[in-house]
Amino acid sequence: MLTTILQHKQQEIADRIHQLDTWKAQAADRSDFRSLVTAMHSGDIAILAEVKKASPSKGLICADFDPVAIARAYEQGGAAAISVLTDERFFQGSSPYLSAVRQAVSLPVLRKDFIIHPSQVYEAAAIGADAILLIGEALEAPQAQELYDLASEIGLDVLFEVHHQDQLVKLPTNFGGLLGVNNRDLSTFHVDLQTSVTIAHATGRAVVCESGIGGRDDIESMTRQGIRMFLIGEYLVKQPDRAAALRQLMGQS
Ligand SMILES: O=P(O)(O)OC[C@@H](O)[C@@H](O)c1c[nH]c2ccccc12
Repeated sequence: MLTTILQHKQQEIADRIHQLDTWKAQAADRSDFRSLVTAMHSGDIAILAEVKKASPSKGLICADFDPVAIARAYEQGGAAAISVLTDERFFQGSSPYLSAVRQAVSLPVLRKDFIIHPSQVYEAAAIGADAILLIGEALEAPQAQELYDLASEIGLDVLFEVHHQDQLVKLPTNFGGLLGVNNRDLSTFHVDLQTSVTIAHATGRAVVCESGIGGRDDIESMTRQGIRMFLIGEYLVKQPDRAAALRQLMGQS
Protein backbone atom coordinates (compact mmCIF):
# COMPACT_ATOMS: atom_id res chain seq x y z
CA MET A 1 0.00 0.00 0.00
CA LEU A 2 2.77 2.46 0.92
CA THR A 3 4.45 1.82 -2.43
CA THR A 4 1.19 2.55 -4.26
CA ILE A 5 0.69 5.76 -2.29
CA LEU A 6 4.25 6.93 -2.92
CA GLN A 7 3.97 6.26 -6.66
CA HIS A 8 0.85 8.36 -6.79
CA LYS A 9 2.57 11.11 -4.75
CA GLN A 10 5.34 11.36 -7.36
CA GLN A 11 2.67 12.10 -9.96
CA GLU A 12 0.91 14.60 -7.71
CA ILE A 13 4.20 16.40 -7.04
CA ALA A 14 4.87 16.66 -10.79
CA ASP A 15 1.33 17.96 -11.42
CA ARG A 16 1.66 20.68 -8.77
CA ILE A 17 5.28 21.73 -9.19
CA HIS A 18 4.35 24.80 -11.26
CA GLN A 19 3.09 26.35 -8.01
CA LEU A 20 6.47 26.09 -6.29
CA ASP A 21 7.47 29.76 -6.60
CA THR A 22 4.13 30.88 -5.18
CA TRP A 23 4.48 28.45 -2.27
CA LYS A 24 8.04 29.64 -1.57
CA ALA A 25 6.86 33.25 -1.42
CA GLN A 26 3.92 32.36 0.83
CA ALA A 27 6.17 30.29 3.10
CA ALA A 28 8.63 33.19 3.40
CA ASP A 29 5.75 35.48 4.43
CA ARG A 30 4.79 33.32 7.40
CA SER A 31 5.74 34.54 10.85
CA ASP A 32 2.86 33.00 12.76
CA PHE A 33 4.05 29.43 13.35
CA ARG A 34 2.60 27.68 16.41
CA SER A 35 4.91 25.15 18.06
CA LEU A 36 3.71 21.55 17.92
CA VAL A 37 6.67 20.46 20.05
CA THR A 38 5.80 22.88 22.87
CA ALA A 39 2.09 22.02 22.70
CA MET A 40 2.75 18.28 22.92
CA HIS A 41 5.11 18.68 25.85
CA SER A 42 2.52 20.52 27.95
CA GLY A 43 -0.01 18.93 30.27
CA ASP A 44 -0.30 15.47 31.70
CA ILE A 45 -1.60 13.78 28.59
CA ALA A 46 -1.19 15.49 25.21
CA ILE A 47 -3.47 14.47 22.37
CA LEU A 48 -2.81 15.30 18.75
CA ALA A 49 -6.36 14.89 17.45
CA GLU A 50 -6.75 13.97 13.80
CA VAL A 51 -9.29 15.27 11.31
CA LYS A 52 -9.72 12.13 9.21
CA LYS A 53 -12.48 11.32 6.73
CA ALA A 54 -11.32 7.99 5.32
CA SER A 55 -8.33 5.66 5.16
CA PRO A 56 -7.12 2.79 2.98
CA SER A 57 -7.46 0.37 5.90
CA LYS A 58 -10.94 1.42 7.08
CA GLY A 59 -12.57 3.02 4.04
CA LEU A 60 -15.00 5.86 4.85
CA ILE A 61 -14.76 6.69 8.56
CA CYS A 62 -17.01 9.74 8.67
CA ALA A 63 -19.87 10.26 6.21
CA ASP A 64 -21.03 13.75 7.28
CA PHE A 65 -17.48 15.09 7.41
CA ASP A 66 -17.12 18.73 8.50
CA PRO A 67 -13.41 19.39 9.16
CA VAL A 68 -13.89 22.77 10.84
CA ALA A 69 -16.63 21.52 13.19
CA ILE A 70 -14.48 18.52 14.10
CA ALA A 71 -11.40 20.67 14.78
CA ARG A 72 -13.41 23.13 16.92
CA ALA A 73 -14.75 20.26 19.01
CA TYR A 74 -11.21 18.96 19.46
CA GLU A 75 -10.05 22.37 20.67
CA GLN A 76 -12.99 22.61 23.08
CA GLY A 77 -12.23 19.15 24.42
CA GLY A 78 -8.66 20.11 25.25
CA ALA A 79 -6.61 18.65 22.38
CA ALA A 80 -2.99 19.81 22.41
CA ALA A 81 -2.87 20.12 18.63
CA ILE A 82 -4.72 19.12 15.47
CA SER A 83 -3.62 16.83 12.63
CA VAL A 84 -5.27 17.28 9.24
CA LEU A 85 -4.89 14.72 6.48
CA THR A 86 -4.32 16.48 3.17
CA ASP A 87 -3.86 13.42 0.94
CA GLU A 88 -6.79 13.37 -1.49
CA ARG A 89 -6.53 10.04 -3.26
CA PHE A 90 -6.20 7.62 -0.33
CA PHE A 91 -7.51 9.53 2.71
CA GLN A 92 -10.07 11.87 1.07
CA GLY A 93 -8.33 14.83 2.67
CA SER A 94 -7.40 18.16 1.10
CA SER A 95 -5.23 21.25 1.53
CA PRO A 96 -8.28 23.55 1.78
CA TYR A 97 -9.45 21.50 4.80
CA LEU A 98 -6.16 22.29 6.51
CA SER A 99 -6.33 26.01 5.69
CA ALA A 100 -9.90 26.23 6.98
CA VAL A 101 -9.05 24.37 10.19
CA ARG A 102 -5.96 26.56 10.79
CA GLN A 103 -8.17 29.67 10.64
CA ALA A 104 -10.83 28.21 12.92
CA VAL A 105 -8.66 27.13 15.86
CA SER A 106 -5.74 28.55 17.83
CA LEU A 107 -3.89 25.24 18.21
CA PRO A 108 -0.86 24.11 16.18
CA VAL A 109 -1.91 22.26 13.01
CA LEU A 110 0.06 19.33 11.54
CA ARG A 111 -0.07 18.57 7.83
CA LYS A 112 -0.52 14.82 7.61
CA ASP A 113 0.58 13.63 4.20
CA PHE A 114 3.28 11.61 2.48
CA ILE A 115 6.07 14.14 2.17
CA ILE A 116 8.94 13.00 -0.02
CA HIS A 117 9.90 16.18 -1.92
CA PRO A 118 10.97 19.70 -0.81
CA SER A 119 8.11 21.30 -2.76
CA GLN A 120 5.63 19.65 -0.37
CA VAL A 121 7.35 21.29 2.60
CA TYR A 122 6.94 24.76 1.05
CA GLU A 123 3.36 23.84 0.15
CA ALA A 124 2.68 22.86 3.78
CA ALA A 125 3.82 26.28 5.01
CA ALA A 126 1.90 28.01 2.22
CA ILE A 127 -1.42 26.37 3.12
CA GLY A 128 -1.03 27.28 6.80
CA ALA A 129 0.50 24.23 8.49
CA ASP A 130 2.59 24.67 11.64
CA ALA A 131 4.21 21.25 11.41
CA ILE A 132 4.70 18.35 9.02
CA LEU A 133 4.88 14.60 9.28
CA LEU A 134 7.90 12.78 7.88
CA ILE A 135 7.55 9.00 7.55
CA GLY A 136 10.78 7.06 8.10
CA GLU A 137 9.53 4.13 6.05
CA ALA A 138 8.96 6.38 3.03
CA LEU A 139 12.36 8.10 3.06
CA GLU A 140 16.04 7.38 2.69
CA ALA A 141 18.21 8.88 5.43
CA PRO A 142 19.72 11.74 3.34
CA GLN A 143 16.24 12.68 2.08
CA ALA A 144 14.87 12.68 5.64
CA GLN A 145 17.72 14.95 6.70
CA GLU A 146 17.15 17.32 3.77
CA LEU A 147 13.41 17.61 4.39
CA TYR A 148 13.92 18.08 8.12
CA ASP A 149 16.51 20.82 7.57
CA LEU A 150 14.24 22.60 5.10
CA ALA A 151 11.24 22.42 7.45
CA SER A 152 13.34 23.80 10.31
CA GLU A 153 14.67 26.62 8.15
CA ILE A 154 11.12 27.60 7.15
CA GLY A 155 9.87 27.43 10.75
CA LEU A 156 7.83 24.21 10.64
CA ASP A 157 8.04 21.62 13.43
CA VAL A 158 8.48 17.99 12.45
CA LEU A 159 6.85 14.79 13.65
CA PHE A 160 9.16 12.00 12.51
CA GLU A 161 7.37 8.67 12.34
CA VAL A 162 8.88 5.22 12.59
CA HIS A 163 7.31 1.79 12.83
CA HIS A 164 10.39 -0.39 13.28
CA GLN A 165 13.42 0.22 15.42
CA ASP A 166 15.68 -0.13 12.37
CA GLN A 167 14.16 3.07 10.91
CA LEU A 168 15.63 5.09 13.77
CA VAL A 169 18.92 5.39 11.87
CA LYS A 170 17.05 7.72 9.52
CA LEU A 171 16.28 10.17 12.32
CA PRO A 172 17.92 13.46 11.29
CA THR A 173 21.01 14.57 13.20
CA ASN A 174 20.28 17.49 15.57
CA PHE A 175 16.67 16.34 15.57
CA GLY A 176 14.57 18.71 17.66
CA GLY A 177 11.13 17.52 16.63
CA LEU A 178 8.82 14.82 17.95
CA LEU A 179 9.44 11.11 17.48
CA GLY A 180 6.24 9.28 16.56
CA VAL A 181 5.70 5.55 16.56
CA ASN A 182 3.03 4.27 14.21
CA ASN A 183 1.49 1.23 15.86
CA ARG A 184 -0.05 0.36 12.50
CA ASP A 185 2.12 -1.58 10.08
CA LEU A 186 1.60 0.28 6.81
CA SER A 187 1.98 -2.89 4.73
CA THR A 188 -0.30 -5.26 6.67
CA PHE A 189 -2.46 -2.67 8.58
CA HIS A 190 -1.95 -4.78 11.70
CA VAL A 191 -2.04 -2.63 14.87
CA ASP A 192 -0.11 -3.33 18.07
CA LEU A 193 0.09 -0.60 20.73
CA GLN A 194 3.14 -2.26 22.29
CA THR A 195 5.14 -1.08 19.27
CA SER A 196 5.23 2.40 20.87
CA VAL A 197 6.30 1.06 24.24
CA THR A 198 9.08 -1.05 22.75
CA ILE A 199 10.55 1.88 20.81
CA ALA A 200 10.14 4.32 23.72
CA HIS A 201 12.05 1.99 26.00
CA ALA A 202 14.71 1.15 23.41
CA THR A 203 15.45 4.82 22.64
CA GLY A 204 14.82 6.37 26.05
CA ARG A 205 12.91 9.10 24.19
CA ALA A 206 9.43 10.43 24.71
CA VAL A 207 7.33 9.18 21.78
CA VAL A 208 3.98 10.04 20.28
CA CYS A 209 1.91 6.84 20.32
CA GLU A 210 0.17 6.84 16.91
CA SER A 211 -2.81 4.82 15.65
CA GLY A 212 -5.18 2.28 17.08
CA ILE A 213 -6.16 4.03 20.32
CA GLY A 214 -9.69 2.77 20.97
CA GLY A 215 -10.64 4.37 24.28
CA ARG A 216 -9.64 5.35 27.81
CA ASP A 217 -8.40 1.84 28.65
CA ASP A 218 -5.74 2.07 25.96
CA ILE A 219 -4.58 5.47 27.26
CA GLU A 220 -4.38 4.11 30.81
CA SER A 221 -2.41 1.11 29.69
CA MET A 222 0.01 3.34 27.76
CA THR A 223 0.43 5.92 30.55
CA ARG A 224 1.24 3.09 32.96
CA GLN A 225 4.06 2.26 30.58
CA GLY A 226 5.37 5.83 30.49
CA ILE A 227 3.71 7.22 27.37
CA ARG A 228 1.84 10.56 27.55
CA MET A 229 1.58 11.77 23.93
CA PHE A 230 -0.99 10.34 21.50
CA LEU A 231 -2.12 10.76 17.91
CA ILE A 232 -5.75 9.70 17.61
CA GLY A 233 -7.99 9.77 14.54
CA GLU A 234 -10.72 7.22 13.93
CA TYR A 235 -11.88 6.80 17.51
CA LEU A 236 -12.43 10.54 17.98
CA VAL A 237 -13.94 11.24 14.57
CA LYS A 238 -16.57 8.55 15.21
CA GLN A 239 -17.73 9.97 18.56
CA PRO A 240 -21.07 11.82 18.61
CA ASP A 241 -19.67 14.30 21.18
CA ARG A 242 -16.01 14.68 20.27
CA ALA A 243 -15.16 17.27 22.92
CA ALA A 244 -16.58 15.07 25.68
CA ALA A 245 -14.80 12.04 24.25
CA LEU A 246 -11.47 13.88 24.44
CA ARG A 247 -12.02 14.91 28.05
CA GLN A 248 -12.86 11.33 28.88
CA LEU A 249 -9.73 10.04 27.15
CA MET A 250 -7.70 12.45 29.28
CA GLY A 251 -9.39 11.17 32.42
CA GLN A 252 -11.29 14.39 33.07
CA SER A 253 -14.76 12.91 33.38
O1 LIG B 1 -7.17 6.62 13.15
P1 LIG B 1 -6.14 6.13 14.10
O2 LIG B 1 -6.01 4.65 14.15
O3 LIG B 1 -6.36 6.74 15.50
O4 LIG B 1 -4.71 6.66 13.59
C1 LIG B 1 -4.41 8.04 13.50
C2 LIG B 1 -3.03 8.23 12.85
O5 LIG B 1 -2.07 7.66 13.68
C3 LIG B 1 -2.98 7.60 11.46
O6 LIG B 1 -3.90 8.28 10.67
C4 LIG B 1 -1.60 7.68 10.82
C5 LIG B 1 -0.41 7.55 11.45
N1 LIG B 1 0.61 7.68 10.56
C6 LIG B 1 0.11 7.89 9.36
C7 LIG B 1 0.74 8.13 8.15
C8 LIG B 1 -0.04 8.38 7.05
C9 LIG B 1 -1.43 8.36 7.14
C10 LIG B 1 -2.07 8.15 8.34
C11 LIG B 1 -1.32 7.92 9.45
